[in-house]
Amino acid sequence: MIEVRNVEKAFGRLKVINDCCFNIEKGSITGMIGPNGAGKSTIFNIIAGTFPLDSGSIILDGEDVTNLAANQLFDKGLLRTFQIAHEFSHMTALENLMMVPSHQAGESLFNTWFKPGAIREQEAANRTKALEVINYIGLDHVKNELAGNLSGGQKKLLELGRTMMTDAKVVLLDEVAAGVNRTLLKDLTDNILRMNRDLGVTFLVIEHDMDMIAKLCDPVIVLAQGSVMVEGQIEDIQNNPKVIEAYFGSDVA
Ligand SMILES: Nc1ncnc2c1ncn2[C@@H]1O[C@H](COP(=O)(O)OP(=O)(O)OP(=O)(O)O)[C@@H](O)[C@H]1O
Repeated sequence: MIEVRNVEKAFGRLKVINDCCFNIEKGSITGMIGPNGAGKSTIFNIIAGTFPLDSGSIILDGEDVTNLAANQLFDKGLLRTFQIAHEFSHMTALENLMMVPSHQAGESLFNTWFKPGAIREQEAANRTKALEVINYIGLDHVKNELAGNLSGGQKKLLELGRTMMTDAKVVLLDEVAAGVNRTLLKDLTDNILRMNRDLGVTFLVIEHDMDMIAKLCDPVIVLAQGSVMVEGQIEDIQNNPKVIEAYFGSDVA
């Protein structure tokens, strides 16, 4: 689904991504781990269209999407969540979901004047879809609550819900577990597994929570100093001396 080919990226004189190459298989939930400063967020932001790369390429479902902007990638079915949830705090949880679909009929002035019926129809369809999604992610009981009043974990669930409002092919999850309590974390994990199984969504998960990685991800890619150190199943990764050394230093390994 995604091919990262020989990507390089520097911030000023600091080379952060070095000849980085990996594939994310269609239908997989691929994890990405690595020590602090390994370049995980940087490569994530490059794939998501947030940072331009210096050289190399990104292929999405066979198409070269190198340096496309996030909104262009959104139209191609690639969505991301943010480490800090980006909710519209003065709108309800339900309205937050209804905001997502692109190319809404109501956004065009022409339609506002000449096709009010089309707008009403689309809004009704949006609302129905948003109600389905909010029920699916278990936030039905807070659907009319202002999103700003939701707990940190509920906001993360809402972020995930936003990715379900479109026909996402790939969802990039940026430390979705950070700040989420154990109960909601289980809901999040279950929802990701269901989206993968029922809707066929491919995931790339950047995460420090190893329990979550172990429950969700196969394969797991370990990034160190801006390139792939190893890739494999979590059990093999956790026992790999190179990985232990990268995390804890050579004394431990
Ligand atoms: N916008 C930026 N400008 C300058 N340097 C940056 C920028 N973003 C990241 N860096 C540097 O790039 C390196 C890799 O950072 P990155 O955030 O990608 O690592 P990470 O693996 O996600 O780390 P962590 O696990 O701590 O979040 C770090 O040395 C960081 O200081």
